Amino acid sequence: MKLKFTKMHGAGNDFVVIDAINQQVDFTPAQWQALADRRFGVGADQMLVVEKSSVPGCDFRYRIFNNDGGEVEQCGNGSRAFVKFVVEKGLTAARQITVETLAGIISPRLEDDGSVTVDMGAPVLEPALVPFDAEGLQGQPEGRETLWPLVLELGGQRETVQVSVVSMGNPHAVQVVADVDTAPVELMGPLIEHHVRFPRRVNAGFMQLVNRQHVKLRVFERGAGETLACGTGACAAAVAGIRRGLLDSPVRVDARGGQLSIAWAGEGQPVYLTGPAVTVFEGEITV
Ligand SMILES: N[C@H](CCC[C@H](N)C(=O)O)C(=O)O
Repeated sequence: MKLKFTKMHGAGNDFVVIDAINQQVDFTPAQWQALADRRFGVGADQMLVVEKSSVPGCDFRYRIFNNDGGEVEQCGNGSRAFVKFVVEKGLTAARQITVETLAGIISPRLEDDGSVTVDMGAPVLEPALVPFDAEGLQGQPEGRETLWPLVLELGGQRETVQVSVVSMGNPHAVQVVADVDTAPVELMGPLIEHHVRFPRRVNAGFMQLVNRQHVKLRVFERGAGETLACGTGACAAAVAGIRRGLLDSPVRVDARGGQLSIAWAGEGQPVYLTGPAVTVFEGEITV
């Protein structure tokens, strides 16, 4: 089967985007896995599949696959690429759309300057719903946040890191580090991703505070490894920092691949993610 795709990125987090409205995309699970194992043929962090939604009032549905083949609930950078894709492909005449995802409905808007703002919905902060197993753990309160101790086996040594746990529809564990450039992301990222206290694994964020409205962030993503940017990771990091009393909204988030902006008015309120969306090239893959 030949499939047309568009290669896109949001702040360096890169995607293969597939129009499954005008193309027949009915892979077997083995075919999906084979495609993901080849990093979708051209090298990408995730694959985004664009479909019609059956939810009343929803323009589209989009499915997100990490490059380990797993389908996940949400993708912040992907949602920005998504809206640019459907506008550029003439799949909609609107500039703001409602999109059904496994995590619920999101509403990205393509701005006149080409950036995209996405209402990512309200963060989920109850540990058990992230999901995070806090059973028997003594959390350390800080502001409105609780820091949870994670014991990691690093080269035969036991090291305990203090993380905030936040869901943006997908799970995140965020820690503050002194310097993102020297943080042990490659070593610690997989240990946190697969930590037993995260039953659905987790995206591991490493955040350096520059000032109360500016952070640097690296994310070792669940099912993808470290990416140049993680949109939901930027949302989770800003929410955790605001709840800890360390940050004030809006927060500038410098990822290795570009700059994102996060605005959040507090518990129960939606998180707004703003950032770039770039179309790189069109291609065709054979599955
Ligand atoms: N690896 C993430 C999915 C992609 C999220 C990231 N690319 C973003 O921009 O939010 C997860 O397994 O939850």
